[in-house]
Amino acid sequence: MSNIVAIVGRPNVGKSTLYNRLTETRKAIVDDTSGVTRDRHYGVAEWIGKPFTVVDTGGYVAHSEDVFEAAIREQVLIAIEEATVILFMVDVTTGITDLDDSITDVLRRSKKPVLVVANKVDNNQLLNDTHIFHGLGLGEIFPISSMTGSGTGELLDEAVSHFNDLQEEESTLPKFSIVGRPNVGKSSLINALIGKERNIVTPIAGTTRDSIHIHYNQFGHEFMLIDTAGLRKKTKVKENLEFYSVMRTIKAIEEADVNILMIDAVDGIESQDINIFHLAEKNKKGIVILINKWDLIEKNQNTTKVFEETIRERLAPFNDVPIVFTSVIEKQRIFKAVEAAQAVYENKIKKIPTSKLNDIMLPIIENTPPPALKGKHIKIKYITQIQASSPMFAFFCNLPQYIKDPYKRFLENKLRENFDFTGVPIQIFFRQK
Ligand SMILES: Nc1nc2c(ncn2[C@@H]2O[C@H](COP(=O)(O)OP(=O)(O)OP(=O)(O)O)[C@@H](O)[C@H]2O)c(=O)[nH]1
Ligand SMILES: Nc1nc2c(ncn2[C@@H]2O[C@H](COP(=O)(O)OP(=O)(O)OP(=O)(O)O)[C@@H](O)[C@H]2O)c(=O)[nH]1
Repeated sequence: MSNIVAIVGRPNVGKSTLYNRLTETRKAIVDDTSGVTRDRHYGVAEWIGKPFTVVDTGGYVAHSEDVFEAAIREQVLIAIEEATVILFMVDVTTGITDLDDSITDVLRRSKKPVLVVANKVDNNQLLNDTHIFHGLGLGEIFPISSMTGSGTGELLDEAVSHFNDLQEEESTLPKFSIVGRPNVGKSSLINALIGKERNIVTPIAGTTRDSIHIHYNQFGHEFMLIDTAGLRKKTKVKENLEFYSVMRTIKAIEEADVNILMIDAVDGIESQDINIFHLAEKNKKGIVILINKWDLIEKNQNTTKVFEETIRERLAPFNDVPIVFTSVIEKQRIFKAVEAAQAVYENKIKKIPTSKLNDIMLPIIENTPPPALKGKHIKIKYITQIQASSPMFAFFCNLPQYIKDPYKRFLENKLRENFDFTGVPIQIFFRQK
């Protein structure tokens, strides 16, 4: 079940600062090559063991006067529709502005929980000034300082209390979603798969999510296809299209077991594609990559290979994923894509028997043990796969804290070489024994 926390508010109140704090991407943003930063509007966060997605609505709106207020109001509407909890951020150093009033106007009609966050309360003296925001008429005020982090604990306690904790209805069928930038061919692929059988579309009632689950059962394949394409609303302001598509993407990723990520062959892989990929990876979802519109590419004998290598380079370190070159329009390799998704799903739920795991991995470890640290030898004694919705392994050893990332990557590679986890993120833990 996806829980989305959307931060809304006028420019410069500190939305991105809070976003960075919650997702801890501050460092990543600084380190990243330019171009990635711009698209970083959503990320995964966690509070008291509850994962959620944070969406920062800032920066989507072109700072041109005429579209400005309308665009922000529309963003808030989208957030109300799509998010689980809305954080309405205001700035204690400026008090209530006209734009704050205008946003409040929209929020007042929301049935979703709205938490008023008074930001930039960097000291106790400013705390008194937050009372003014009661004038918005939206209820309790949460004073925070995004910069220092003070107050964020109380805010998050309240936010997670509104989450949907209900378990999904148990369907044993694999769930696939199709994600990608606008115009890559997502709707076309869904139509190609289900064709005129649109009447098999069965919206599942009783859940808060609003995507449609299509039961696909043809040609020996049976799965649920999660369709968010139908959710597309006409946005009046074109700057909001990207924001809307981001919200859709997050839902599609979180609700599925395997994400089919479509990339436009003509444009090649872009930073936004990579962001979607990493979001799926962080959510521990299976991933299949389709390079669509392959019909538009002029090919020589090396084209596929070069294309594939470029993509794997950009995705590294996690690039053990299937890549399928499709043309939805010419119905090329669509079923290969479905088969790839099915295979990734099998890998995701695969359980390696403990004896087999140890028979194969222990000799490898014996041959290449973790490097000794401070003269201490590290001994890995045995390995088990932990019961979880995606592959997770515990390596029991004498000094877990001494094992460094390069060795962890080495183990991950060996697991991948020996057991085939193509398309699925693997988690490795070291435990004391
Ligand atoms: N004093 C103080 N300044 C803050 C705090 N949080 C953010 N700021 C500053 O406020 C300014 C705006 O912060 P951003 O996070 O970029 O604001 P935003 O709402 O995302 O702005 P847009 O991207 O334009 O929508 C920056 O100069 C921040 O350093 C805070 O808690 N205290
Ligand atoms: N040449 C070519 N065109 C394609 C292919 N797949 C889709 N298209 C075209 O690309 C355009 C966009 O396709 P859609 O299926 O609407 O894309 P989408 O990803 O659902 O777009 P959004 O709903 O805006 O996110 C349409 O004009 C399709 O006909 C393909 O394999 N080859």
